[in-house]
Amino acid sequence: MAAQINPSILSADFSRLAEEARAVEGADWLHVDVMDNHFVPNLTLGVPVVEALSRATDIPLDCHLMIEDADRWAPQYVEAGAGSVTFHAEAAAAPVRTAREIRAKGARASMALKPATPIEPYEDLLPELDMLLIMTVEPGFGGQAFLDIMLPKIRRTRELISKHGLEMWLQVDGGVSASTIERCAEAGADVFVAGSAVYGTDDPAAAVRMLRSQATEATATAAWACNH
Ligand SMILES: O=C(CO)[C@@H](O)[C@H](O)COP(=O)(O)O
Ligand SMILES: [Fe+2]
Repeated sequence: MAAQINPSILSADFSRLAEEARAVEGADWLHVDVMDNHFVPNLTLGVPVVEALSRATDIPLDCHLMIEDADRWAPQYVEAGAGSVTFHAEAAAAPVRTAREIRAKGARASMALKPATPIEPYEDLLPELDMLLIMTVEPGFGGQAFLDIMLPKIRRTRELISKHGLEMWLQVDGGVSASTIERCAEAGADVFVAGSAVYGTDDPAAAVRMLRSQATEATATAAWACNH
């Protein structure tokens, strides 16, 4: 499968969200960063804006919840129209129940790990998830520098996915750009969130196509994909 590129609307112009969604026509998913000013020191948008965005675009919504009390809120984002809902492991008291609720309501269930959270304690939970998100910056803001030190965690996660024979996706988010995407793909990521590297250009749709071809090419020669 070709690498998937999910532009992050956080780097778009919030006064023109519908237009900004149309500017990335051809993207696999539209990444929507929900922040509550508690789990992260930033505040963005919530359920009503996700509902409005889902009416404004045919691109499926990939909601990344950076909010406390994720168990309570995650199912509401499925009802608001998200096709994939990611909650943070650090914010969920009952991640298995929450993942099952997301799936039962008809969306893909995904869990995110902050940079300092290891994957190993969650190995047995992987079959409950459709995607695992490894943060490659500290969550809270767009435009930060990619954390190279996350590459070993991406590799270890890909090994666990292969070991268990799972079909789940492995997403990276934070500082993904033309100069970092190949390293992520080689390490085992197959879904790439890009905010400033897409919306910070004159032609966001072209940036999506470029990133996708770079990542797809890097995946084709990656050891993890060859043995797949
Ligand atoms: O979740 C987050 C930040 O917390 C991300 O989705 C950023 O929005 C990505 O932006 P760039 O690092 O690609 O500019
Ligand atoms: Fe995000």
